[in-house]
Amino acid sequence: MKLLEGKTVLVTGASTGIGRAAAIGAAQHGADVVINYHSRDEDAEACIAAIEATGQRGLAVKGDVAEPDTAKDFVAKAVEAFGKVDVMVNNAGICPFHAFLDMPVETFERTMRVNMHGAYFMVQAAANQMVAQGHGGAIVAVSSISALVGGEYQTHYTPTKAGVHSLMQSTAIALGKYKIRCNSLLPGTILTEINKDDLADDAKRTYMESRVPLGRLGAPEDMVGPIVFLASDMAAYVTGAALLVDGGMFVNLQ
Ligand SMILES: NC(=O)C1=CN([C@@H]2O[C@H](COP(=O)(O)OP(=O)(O)OC[C@H]3O[C@@H](n4cnc5c(N)ncnc54)[C@H](O)[C@@H]3O)[C@@H](O)[C@H]2O)C=CC1
Ligand SMILES: C[C@H](O)[C@@H]1OC(=O)[C@H](O)[C@@H]1O
Repeated sequence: MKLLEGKTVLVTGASTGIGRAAAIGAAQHGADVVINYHSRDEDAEACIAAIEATGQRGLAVKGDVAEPDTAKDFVAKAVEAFGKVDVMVNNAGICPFHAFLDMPVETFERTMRVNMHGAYFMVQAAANQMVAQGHGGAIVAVSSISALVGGEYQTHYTPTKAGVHSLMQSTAIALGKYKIRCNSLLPGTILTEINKDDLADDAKRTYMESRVPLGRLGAPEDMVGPIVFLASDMAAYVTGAALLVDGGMFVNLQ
């Protein structure tokens, strides 16, 4: 069953990882897909090729989500190409692992700007377009298990992920009257570029795997079903919610 037939889906940070999988998954579910990407033209082109291989239309728009104008440009180009915006998946993010006591100001500020400010501007731009269209919409923000728990080398990152979920809770209220639903996805540890260096340490990777009752770390494709569900009419009465997709890591105290 195709859950996003006829919809236009926008995904940020979609040239790699979870965003890429979500973009291709949305196309497999019948959506035309517009992706935002930061710098790697070849990866973006490959993602568009994969989208088009499903028979759907795809468009890549380059831009740094930390810049407020990027969001307006992304939404405008999507409307110009495909006429409307039905779903925004706010996914772009960074997590440069660093100790707390000597956290460089630039690392802190960049992480805030990309993850938190970027989400705010993207959600706002998509919502304004959805309100103007007048037929509702769905916003899915990729937050994290890190919205619920801390990380020694993630003191700049975990607040952004809690913030993104909080943004979904407040926008669910602000946008409910326009039939726009806002929900968060909370992935556990998923094998992507964001943690490639961190998990190159065998001991760390083995420890992280041992925390997961389902016995393995996640793959980007594990996020597709939950994102498509939240974006689709199957979730018509779901808003302000958080969907934790972590193989059981969070509940594994002992
Ligand atoms: N991999 C994991 O274990 C988890 C990841 N997440 C979140 O998932 C999201 C996607 O990350 P992954 O797929 O894991 O890693 P990734 O590194 O493959 O994807 C992040 C994407 O965001 C893009 N990006 C970074 N800065 C950008 C900017 N300024 N403007 C536009 N795009 C930008 C990158 O180019 C990349 O394509 C992030 O928000 C991350 O915080 C959440 C929980 C766990
Ligand atoms: C980058 C981390 O490995 C990853 O991202 C998160 O949000 C979680 O903390 C994961 O472990």
